[in-house]
Amino acid sequence: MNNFDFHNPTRILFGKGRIADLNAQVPNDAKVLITYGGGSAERTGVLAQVRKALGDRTVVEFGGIEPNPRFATAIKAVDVIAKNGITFLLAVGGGSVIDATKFIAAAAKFSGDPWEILTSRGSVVKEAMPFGTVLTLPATASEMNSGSVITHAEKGAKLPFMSPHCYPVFSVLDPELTYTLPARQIANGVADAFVHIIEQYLTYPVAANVQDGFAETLLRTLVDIGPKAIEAPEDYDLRANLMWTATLALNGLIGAGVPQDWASHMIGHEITAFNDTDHARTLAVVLPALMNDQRGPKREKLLQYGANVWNIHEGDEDARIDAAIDATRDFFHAIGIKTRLSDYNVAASDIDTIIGALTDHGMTALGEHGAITPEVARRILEAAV
Ligand SMILES: NC(=O)c1ccc[n+]([C@@H]2O[C@H](COP(=O)([O-])OP(=O)(O)OC[C@H]3O[C@@H](n4cnc5c(N)ncnc54)[C@H](O)[C@@H]3O)[C@@H](O)[C@H]2O)c1
Repeated sequence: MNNFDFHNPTRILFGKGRIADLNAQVPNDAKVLITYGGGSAERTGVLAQVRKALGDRTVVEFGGIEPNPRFATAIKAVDVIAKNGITFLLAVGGGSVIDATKFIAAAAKFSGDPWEILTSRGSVVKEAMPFGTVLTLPATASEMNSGSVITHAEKGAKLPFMSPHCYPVFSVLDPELTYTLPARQIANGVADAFVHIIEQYLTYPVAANVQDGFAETLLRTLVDIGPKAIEAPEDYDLRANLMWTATLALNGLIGAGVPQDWASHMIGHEITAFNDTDHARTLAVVLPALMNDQRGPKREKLLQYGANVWNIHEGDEDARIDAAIDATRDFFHAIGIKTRLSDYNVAASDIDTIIGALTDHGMTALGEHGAITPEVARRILEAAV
């Protein structure tokens, strides 16, 4: 096992009716900026619950944060904070709203050009405003990690940053808030969480028995409950398991002390920047092709994954790896997610643009060995057309 530091300061308030507990978590004298997205939080009544729980605190609201949140929108919120003397941020929504809020929290305390927060991958962030979250979409684990991904539409860039100053102080996880999600978003959440786990698991063995076992349990849970959670939107236990699995998938625990990949994510971000394909769907395209391309370096873990997640024990090594990749594709299909670039209007002739952007963004040595060069990424995308 590799050396690691593990520290996760986010308090989780899990279960039915927990929005009411905001009152105890947000400082009494806080001037609160509620951040939210395109209106689902208003429509579903979540915002009304939040307003009620905040009582007579001063509250300002900032809506309109897009899926794949935009830099320009986040910058507008920074102005609202300055004009209103805001002291605490409360994100109400999915990963996009929470990611934007992390960026806003950092940018509000940053004296330089906020674009540097992204180009430095967060290293210039020395402080951030405190913020909590009310999660409405189980997928990203942004509610319990320090990462964020922001899109700059004019620059055609979707860039991640991380900072130890950007953990939420608390996150409310009420599975009932997910009942209103369209099937498409639940499927996206299942796929996103699945690939988060894979990025931290499917590399090479380092004798990290607990992390491997925990990751395999999370993967098997998603395989089991993913299709059911789409079929039965108001089954509390399914939604509770999905919500907690998605959080544990990327709150740092399974990634501590193990090598990590993240190439599928970085290549996938460029597909979203290219034509706004849902994040999770880009992952379902890239991952199976990457598994096949990287079957040499990932051999031992691919065999372990096949055996422990899919119960594949028959055949020679390559046949077992083929079966594990097929099972992965079939799983995405079972939750209604297609796995070819052509399913998302990306043609072979577009790959040049995507690889050009990947290179421009410095993503030239991806993967756990730094061996996924733009040429390898091109080969992976060509195999996924
Ligand atoms: N920070 C991280 O660690 C991390 C990890 C993975 C992905 N991401 C990023 O997160 C973003 C995706 O976030 P997401 O998958 O949570 O989706 P999202 O936040 O973009 O939301 C998707 C849609 O669902 C709607 N919605 C949300 N909750 C709802 C509810 N309860 N009922 C009805 N509609 C609802 C939203 O209005 C939106 O239209 C991407 O930009 C991705 O790159 C971040």
